[in-house]
Amino acid sequence: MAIKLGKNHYGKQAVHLTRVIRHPGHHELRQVTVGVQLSGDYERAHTHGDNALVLPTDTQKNTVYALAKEHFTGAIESFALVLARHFVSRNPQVSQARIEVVEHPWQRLHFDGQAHPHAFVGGGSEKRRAVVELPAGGAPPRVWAGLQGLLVAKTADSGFVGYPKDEYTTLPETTDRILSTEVEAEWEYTSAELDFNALFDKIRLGMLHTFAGHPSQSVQHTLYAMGERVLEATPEVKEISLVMPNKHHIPFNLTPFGQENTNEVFVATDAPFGYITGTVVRE
Ligand SMILES: O=c1[nH]c(=O)c2[nH]c(=O)[nH]c2[nH]1
Repeated sequence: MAIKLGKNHYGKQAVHLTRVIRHPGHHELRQVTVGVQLSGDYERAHTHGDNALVLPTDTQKNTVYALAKEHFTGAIESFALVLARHFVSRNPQVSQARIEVVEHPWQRLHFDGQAHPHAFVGGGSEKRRAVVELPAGGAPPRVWAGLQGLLVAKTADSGFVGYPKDEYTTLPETTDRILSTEVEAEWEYTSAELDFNALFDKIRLGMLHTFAGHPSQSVQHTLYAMGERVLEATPEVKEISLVMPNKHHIPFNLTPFGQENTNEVFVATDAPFGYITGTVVRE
């Protein structure tokens, strides 16, 4: 029986990096978690224990910190591109580098309308994410961007009716419910030469705008509208994938207490939850 090595990659995960950017009158505080994954000529490393081509993951980790001093001063996508180009150009055995950067935001503190020059508050659940895949041999990099942990809710313009009913159906139809989800989104850009910060802000705001304004017939309906809006407004985006768990808010029965619940008192349940995902693409 012939046996050989299948798909494989290796690298350093969870490289936690904090960078202070010192401007004359104020500082910026950036915190990211970086992952490096290399694929390439690693057959002999696995089959013979020959490490001649195995750039240590410890060196990969050090490289992230060393290149941060000069190159982590702007968008996380740009830093990921620098790291990917470094590993591919210096290591002929690497056929592809994949770099993932997740940013943990710090918000500048404000007092009496004044921005504090060097004090920050932690940014909550929302994180921004960038992924770069760079093949060796001169092909262009692929760049994905996204966000996770974006918690949103709306208290009107959401319903769920017209679904199939069978002997196990208990869910009442509603034309007025709370719609809440924690958005995870990832989109691919058409190029690596873009204003990533401006595009991220525009895409994020467009998704939020659509979430707020959309007359939602379901989470699926709103997910598609959000993706459609991004593709319509942003030619730089190839396609977008969204994950939108349904964070259920179930009206609480107040009739035993002689009260009518006019859609004002709910039980927020965290499990089980509806799990709605979809990719919106260009035809
Ligand atoms: O927006 C919704 N989509 C569903 O598929 C679904 N299923 C369900 O029970 N409630 C909902 N809500």
